[in-house]
Amino acid sequence: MKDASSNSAAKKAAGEAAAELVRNGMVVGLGTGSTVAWTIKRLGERVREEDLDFCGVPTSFQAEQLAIESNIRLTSLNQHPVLDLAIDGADQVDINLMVIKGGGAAHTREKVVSCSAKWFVIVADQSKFVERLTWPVPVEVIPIAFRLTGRRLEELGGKPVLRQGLRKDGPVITDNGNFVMDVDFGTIEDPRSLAAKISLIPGVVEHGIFDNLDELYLARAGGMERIKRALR
Ligand SMILES: O=C(CO)[C@H](O)[C@H](O)COP(=O)(O)O
Repeated sequence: MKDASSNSAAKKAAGEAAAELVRNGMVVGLGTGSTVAWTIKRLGERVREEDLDFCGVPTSFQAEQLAIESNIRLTSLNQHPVLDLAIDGADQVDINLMVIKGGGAAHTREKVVSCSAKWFVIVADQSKFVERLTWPVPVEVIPIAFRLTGRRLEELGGKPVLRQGLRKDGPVITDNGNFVMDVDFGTIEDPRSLAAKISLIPGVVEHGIFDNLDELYLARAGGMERIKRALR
């Protein structure tokens, strides 16, 4: 579920800009995907060049491996239940800063990590910023529930598709050992209400609608725009 048209220079610009938010002593959630990978690599450079001293909490196997390669010290939510900051990518962000994540099937951990942070930043290129959300909502489900969960998602007006592996027969298996359904709801008029309804379906582990974004680093053609949520 990746958007192949996304501009890679813009992803790099947004990802690297957000790396400047990290200060000595912070504990920082490290997101998953190709945009935030630039943040993690830039943080690795800052560790080498400036002796930046911080700890990361990875949101996936991918983020963990990249952080290890970048010589970033890692910790866990058990050791540090409250993070100073979390930085991640997104599949779509709307003008009210509602977000769809999970293109990399990591949204369950990404949600737990971002909700543990005092400040949650998303890095994205302009193609992700939309008036209203239309991206199919990734829903992680436990394997035995996928038929039931699929029916219930249809009752909510969605068209669920079980995400298939690449170079693997059968479904994608998440880092938590579950399946992911991508559910097309067309244009989502009320993301909060839809999120609440999906959460009630038996077998759903987590869905990819996020309402906890604090600040968007958006790489536009004219430069970086930082959009902050009004105080909650
Ligand atoms: O939610 C995610 C992974 O679950 C990613 O952050 C999202 O898919 C964006 O990825 P990319 O930066 O590669 O476009």
